[in-house]
Amino acid sequence: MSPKKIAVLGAGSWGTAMAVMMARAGHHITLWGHNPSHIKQLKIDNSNVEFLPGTDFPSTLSVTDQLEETVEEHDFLMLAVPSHAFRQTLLKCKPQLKKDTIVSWITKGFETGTGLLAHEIVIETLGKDTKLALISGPSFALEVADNLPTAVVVASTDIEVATEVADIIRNSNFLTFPTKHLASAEIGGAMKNILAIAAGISDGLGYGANARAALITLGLTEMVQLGHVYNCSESSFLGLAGVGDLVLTCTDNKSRNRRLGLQLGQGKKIDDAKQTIGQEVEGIHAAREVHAICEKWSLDMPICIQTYRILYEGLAPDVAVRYLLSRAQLAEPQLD
Ligand SMILES: NC(=O)C1=CN([C@@H]2O[C@H](COP(=O)(O)OP(=O)(O)OC[C@H]3O[C@@H](n4cnc5c(N)ncnc54)[C@H](O)[C@@H]3O)[C@@H](O)[C@H]2O)C=CC1
Ligand SMILES: O=C(CO)COP(=O)(O)O
Repeated sequence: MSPKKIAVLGAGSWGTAMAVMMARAGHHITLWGHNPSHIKQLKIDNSNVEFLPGTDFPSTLSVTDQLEETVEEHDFLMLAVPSHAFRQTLLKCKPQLKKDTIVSWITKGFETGTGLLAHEIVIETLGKDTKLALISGPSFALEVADNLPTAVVVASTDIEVATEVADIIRNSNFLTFPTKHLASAEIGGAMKNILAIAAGISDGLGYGANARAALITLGLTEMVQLGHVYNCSESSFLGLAGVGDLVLTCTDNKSRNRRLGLQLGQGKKIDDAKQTIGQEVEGIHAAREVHAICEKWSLDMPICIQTYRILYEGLAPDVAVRYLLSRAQLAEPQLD
């Protein structure tokens, strides 16, 4: 694949790791961040990014805090901002956006307050003819920055766009699989964050590997259940962006969502736990949105609901997890 000019919008750990990975592969990357002092620091330092220790910037990577000219100069955008900043970033890009610009994103979450999926926000703000794609799957920023093997899906309702994006960003350490199951990939990526908090809580309480495996299994059925609202097939959750990311974040302490849960299970207050992590914990927002969706559609998704109650209503973690594990009808997931 010949080198491309790609703009990564959002200079947190994930946007930075993806920018570094693609620049190493020979692409010309501009990394935009909204915080001028952070960008200034990156320009001076060129390495030792916060949360990605020891990551040097290749010469094909430049950083900027100028959004307008960045959007103007690129026909391939990759949004890496947290879900709460997704719509406002798109709106800021809109005036400079060219007709055929690829709008891709690596954000995982529902829109705060509306519960919309990211592709719904893209269509609402930029129109239904936008060339759009999501990149999602089990992919810790730290491991991508360390050049460790990673496999993700590139999802778009237009499989030609998914294939084009997958071909551009694929390299020997970053495997990409095009898929048309966009909504499933978005739901998987947002839901696993809530479920990782739940798994962390269980582990923080010392409930062990059996309980964790039960939560992961039952969590998958909740993903599938939510997917029914969006007409997603059950099998569309069995790939990298569904079960793959669910297993990763529920089992490894590089997950911030899991680490938040661990601390809650150990008795820490939520604000203290958030402060210790110091980065986005998308599952906190997603739990509120999924709770609202469950109320709207009368869905029975006990893990997500109990996690919401712990996060927002002060329910004691041990009461919640014991309740979950005691529910007779949860004894075996019914996926058919
Ligand atoms: N870190 C990871 O391993 C992965 C993260 N993700 C997703 O990527 C998204 C971003 O997460 P991280 O980079 O990890 O978070 P982070 O906490 O490392 O960084 C978030 C960044 O967003 C910036 N930001 C906050 N408000 C903003 C705004 N209004 N406009 C522009 N930028 C703003 C912050 O300054 C910060 O640099 C999340 O949706 C997350 O779920 C997805 C896969 C892997
Ligand atoms: O999405 C991720 C890995 O695929 C990162 O998970 P956390 O946000 O829980 O760290």
